[in-house]
Amino acid sequence: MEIMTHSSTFLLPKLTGDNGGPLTYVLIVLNRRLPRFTPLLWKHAAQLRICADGGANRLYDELPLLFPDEEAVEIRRRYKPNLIKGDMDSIRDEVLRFYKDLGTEAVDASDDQDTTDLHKCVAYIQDLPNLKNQELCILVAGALGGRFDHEVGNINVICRFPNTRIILLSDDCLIQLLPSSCHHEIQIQSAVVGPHCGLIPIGGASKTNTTTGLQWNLSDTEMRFGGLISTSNIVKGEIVTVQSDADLLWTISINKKGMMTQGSY
Ligand SMILES: Nc1ncnc2c1ncn2[C@@H]1O[C@H](COP(=O)(O)OP(=O)(O)OP(=O)(O)O)[C@@H](O)[C@H]1O
Ligand SMILES: Cc1ncc(C[n+]2csc(CCO)c2C)c(N)n1
Repeated sequence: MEIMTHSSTFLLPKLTGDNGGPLTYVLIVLNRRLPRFTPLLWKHAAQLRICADGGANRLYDELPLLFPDEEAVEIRRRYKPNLIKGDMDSIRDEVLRFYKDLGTEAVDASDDQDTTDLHKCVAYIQDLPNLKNQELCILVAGALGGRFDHEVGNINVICRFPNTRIILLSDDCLIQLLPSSCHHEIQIQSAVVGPHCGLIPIGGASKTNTTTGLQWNLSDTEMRFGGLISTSNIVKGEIVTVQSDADLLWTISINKKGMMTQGSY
């Protein structure tokens, strides 16, 4: 079976040695407190930065707070999203006007009340012809914490797009899907992630799971909700491998101290 490699080099100032091949990063900003490292994600996602509806309020309100020595309006001009998409019931009028005046495209998708704003943004990215031949990795800032229905909705989006690399991020941790169609090799950038981690069967029982590189490895072990799932596990090596017959969520803590020593964004 094909091996899919993963890394967290997008949390480092330079993207060297990324999965053995270049990824094109895209950033989606959600309506939840911005992680402190959002400017780093912004830099890596040079081709496309999107705000999901009220995510634009977060960019407008919170990004200037990360640069206390600079004028807020200068920061807002420097961090101009390419697109704002969603049902537009959370973005404030002044914020929409500000970014539209700077040239940001705004797409009102209020006719669809069955999919979340994050879903709408991911579907939009998938349909972009100029990104079709690139290996994409969608970084989602502000995806965790706060309202549990939103968190689960965000996790459901990564399950609905199993063939797209999507990484949900908060200040504290990241979550991504490990599809069962591949074996997985996860490179651990221990300066910025770990050691706490988890492997969670999301779509039903997974009969057989085998891992290496963890303190509590699985060896042809079953996992299911209501039975064994792997939480509070610890990364032990530079590489974690995972094989499973079912899609799993991989989560790992983000090391705040490590992020702060990574230099300027
Ligand atoms: N507390 C939260 N935790 C995690 N993600 C969130 C949270 N709040 C919003 N989001 C994400 O940001 C996106 C945009 O948020 P926004 O508040 O604009 O959505 P919304 O559709 O207006 O929400 P609702 O109408 O349910 O309050 C959502 O689709 C969701 O993915
Ligand atoms: C069964 C069911 N539950 C909830 C909603 C509501 N809903 C889900 S996504 C969305 C858009 C949010 O921007 C809204 C309003 C629905 N349509 N169907």
